[in-house]
Amino acid sequence: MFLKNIQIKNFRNIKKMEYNAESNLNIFMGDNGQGKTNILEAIFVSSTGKSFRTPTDTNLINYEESWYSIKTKYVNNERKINSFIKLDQSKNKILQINNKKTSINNPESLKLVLFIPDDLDLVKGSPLKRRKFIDFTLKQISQDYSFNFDNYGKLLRKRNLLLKNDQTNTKSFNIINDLFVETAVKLILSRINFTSLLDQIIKPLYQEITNGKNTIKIRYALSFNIEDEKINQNILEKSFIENQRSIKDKEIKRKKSMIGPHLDDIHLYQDNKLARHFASQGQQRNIAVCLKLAEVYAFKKIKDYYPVFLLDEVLAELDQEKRLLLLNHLSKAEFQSFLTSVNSNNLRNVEAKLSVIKDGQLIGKE
Ligand SMILES: Nc1ncnc2c1ncn2[C@@H]1O[C@H](COP(=O)(O)OP(=O)(O)OP(=O)(O)O)[C@@H](O)[C@H]1O
Repeated sequence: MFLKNIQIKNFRNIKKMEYNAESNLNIFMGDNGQGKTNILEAIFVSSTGKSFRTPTDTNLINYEESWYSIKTKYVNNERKINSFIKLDQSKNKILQINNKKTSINNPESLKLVLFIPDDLDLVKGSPLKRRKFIDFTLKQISQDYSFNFDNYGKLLRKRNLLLKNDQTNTKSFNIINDLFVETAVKLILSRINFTSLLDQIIKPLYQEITNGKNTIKIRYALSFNIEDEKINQNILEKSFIENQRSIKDKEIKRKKSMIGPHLDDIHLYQDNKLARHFASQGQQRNIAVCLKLAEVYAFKKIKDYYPVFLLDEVLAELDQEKRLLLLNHLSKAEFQSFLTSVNSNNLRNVEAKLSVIKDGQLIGKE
């Protein structure tokens, strides 16, 4: 997918902006607080209907106005698509794709991979961060996954409520638990497949970024024991149920579900050692960069088209060599990227469309 044009009105500190994008690397430069991230946020909102920075939609409306709107034009395999989103102060949100009312899960919506400074902690951060990382992409890739994911959340809440109310010997607990196991297994299988795809893709990327000095490995880590080496739906379901039985008393005592995809993790190994314990801070950040790039390539492998890659101020945390490697990779890539940066030192010789942002306005090339 390639974003061609975006028109932003009354969004954060951007009163009115139109940007025509290049199909490779687009860079927004400027001092702190000028509106660089706001542009990426507008692209994100146009695609997902929500922000990655605030749960409160009305925060996005410019302080002096009562509504915002974002129009985009993008292409997917020659197909021209347009989107429109508008929000007013009473939280009325209009979403349109190709001039027709739509919901956020539209398969034709602009697909994205987002990389923000917080993601640099993917390796050492909590398992929740790593689960969110793969869930975000899997939800965009598959409507089934998205449906199962939401369903699992509901079943987990219901199951926990029954555990809390000591109702594990009831018929409804059994019904909920059967559905819970079935949905859990579906999610786990999708995540295992995606993790093994990431594992294949990240290997050469990490070799490139470390000049072949270090190796990387990614494995899906289940929250329960599994005896068999080979994993398939039956084996997973059988092990899940056996494990549930063996921890039944514990679950009743603690009043919560203690195994399932909501507690799984993704383990990253550098040179066969768990990266979060053994890799340096810088190496952990390099792994995070490669993970995000791998996410873009894995998306393409599954869907046969690339998502748009948004990178918000991630260069600052990388060393000079890695910064240039990443910039060169992006400028030569087959996919489109949008990157923000305060510091323009590294950007001079990079093949990209460079724009300077000041007070929420594009003031053109530096
Ligand atoms: N609803 C709003 N209405 C008007 N201005 C807003 C609104 N929300 C945030 N801002 C302003 O937007 C600016 C922040 O923009 P943004 O986060 O895009 O900055 P940035 O250029 O990415 O900066 P940095 O380099 O510091 O990350 C701030 O000046 C903030 O006051």
